[in-house]
This record gives sequence, structure tokens and C-alpha cells, in this order.
Amino acid sequence: MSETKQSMLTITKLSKYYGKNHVLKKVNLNVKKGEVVCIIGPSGSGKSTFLRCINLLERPSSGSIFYQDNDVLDGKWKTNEYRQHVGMVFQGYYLFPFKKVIDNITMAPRTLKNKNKAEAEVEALELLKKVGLADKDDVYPASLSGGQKQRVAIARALAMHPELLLFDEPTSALDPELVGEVLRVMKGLAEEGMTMVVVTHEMGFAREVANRVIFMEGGYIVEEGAPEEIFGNPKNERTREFLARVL
Ligand SMILES: Nc1ncnc2c1ncn2[C@@H]1O[C@H](COP(=O)(O)OP(=O)(O)OP(=O)(O)O)[C@@H](O)[C@H]1O
Repeated sequence: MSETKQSMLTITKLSKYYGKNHVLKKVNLNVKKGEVVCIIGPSGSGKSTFLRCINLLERPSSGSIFYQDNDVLDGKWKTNEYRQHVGMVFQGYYLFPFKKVIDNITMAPRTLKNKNKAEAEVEALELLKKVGLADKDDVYPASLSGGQKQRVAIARALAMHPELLLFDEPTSALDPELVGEVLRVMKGLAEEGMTMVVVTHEMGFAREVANRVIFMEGGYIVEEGAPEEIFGNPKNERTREFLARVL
């Protein structure tokens, strides 16, 4: 298989301005099938904006995004169609409060993939079991803890059978004792071969689960490498300073 065939996502010279604020500066990223890439870096370095550009929640100012062989920015591919391939899990869960857990999970497959109710529900129950919430199908999100809500959000993303999952600081809003249950689910997905790009402040997770760690600062990718390299022997002074502060 050629290099390009293996590439799931190829981002070239991606820039983003908010007014005069140059938030992403010609960022390149290549993600291969089955890879787990963790993006770390200080607050305001552009990590979330980068993920939001990948998911088309933000329109990049310039640069290109190719998903497999498709030019994501050329307008031929509908955003909803693209998002069936590339799912996203947010810091704030974004569950629908007036829908029961099962309906939160079945809504997108039913409306976007025309799945019938019974079929979608069977699958949703399996996904709830997978994230350790088999008995929570019939409750409303308000009765769940933050960690449980985030696991429902992961099940909801999985219900669309994405080939690539983006996680934007999925545990940052959680009380410390709830972080582990979400990271365990994410680790399980990584072990199953799910391709993932994860913006995280959880250095232990990045070190243990990532195939590649990217350090961003000031809108640039300052350094990237295997977790052993980034955490064990970072080459860049700025990476060293950041890790010294957070570890
Ligand atoms: N919608 C927006 N409008 C204007 N400026 C924005 C917007 N979103 C982000 N920014 C700015 O872009 C810069 C990068 O923000 P971003 O949220 O991508 O950083 P981050 O690395 O994810 O930070 P954190 O770890 O705190 O979430 C910041 O200066 C921020 O103020």
C-alpha cells in the first residue's frame, strides 16, 4: 500500500485568523489509519481551533484538508456527510437535555443514516454496554454524572461508525475522580484500532496511549514525536519548559 493510501487525514499549511489574531500558522498533520495522535500545549496555543477546523466547525483561512482522497474544503462534499466519517467528542458533551440517553444516541443514525428505530436502539444498547452504562438507556442526561455524560457522548459518536474520532479536551470539565472512567473508554477504543486525534491535558494518557504526541504553542506545531521522545527527551526548549510546568 502506498503512503497516500494509508493516510486517513492529510492537512497542509492550515492557517486560521480570527480578525487579526493569527491562531494557526501553516500547520501540517498527517494521520494514518489506526494511529492515536495526542495534541498537547499551553492554553491558547490553538489546539481546539485546530480540531474545530478539522471538523469544519471553523472554516480555515487557508491551507488544505484531505480526508483519504477527498478535498474536504472544496465544497463538493457536504459537511454532514464528512462528519459521518469524522466524529467529534467535546469537552462540554452537548447531549440533548430533553431526550433520553437512548434517543441521544439513536437520533443521528436514524435521521442521517435512515436506520429504523429498532435497529438503532439495539446498537445503542450495545454501545452503552461498551462504555459501561448498560442500565442508563432510559434516563435523561441531567441524572448522569459528568463522566457518565461524556461516555454517552462517546457512544453517540460511535453510533455513526466514524473512521476517525476527534476528542477536544474530553476530560477537562470533569471532577478528577471521574476522569479515569472516560480515559479507560478512550484507551479501549485505541486498543481496538480506532484512529483518534485527542487534544488533552492528560499527560499520562498521552504518554501511555498515543502513537504520536504533538506539542503546539503560539499556533505552531513546535515538536512532534513518539511519546517516549516527547516526554523522555524533548528536543525543543519550549517543549521542555511546558512539560516541566505541567508534569
Ligand atoms: N471563536 C473565536 N473567536 C475569536 N477568537 C477565538 C475563537 N476561538 C478561539 N479564539 C482564540 O484563538 C486562540 C486559540 O484558542 P484555542 O481555544 O484554539 O486554544 P487552545 O490551545 O485549545 O486553548 P485551551 O487549552 O485553553 O482550550 C486564543 O487566542 C483564542 O482567544
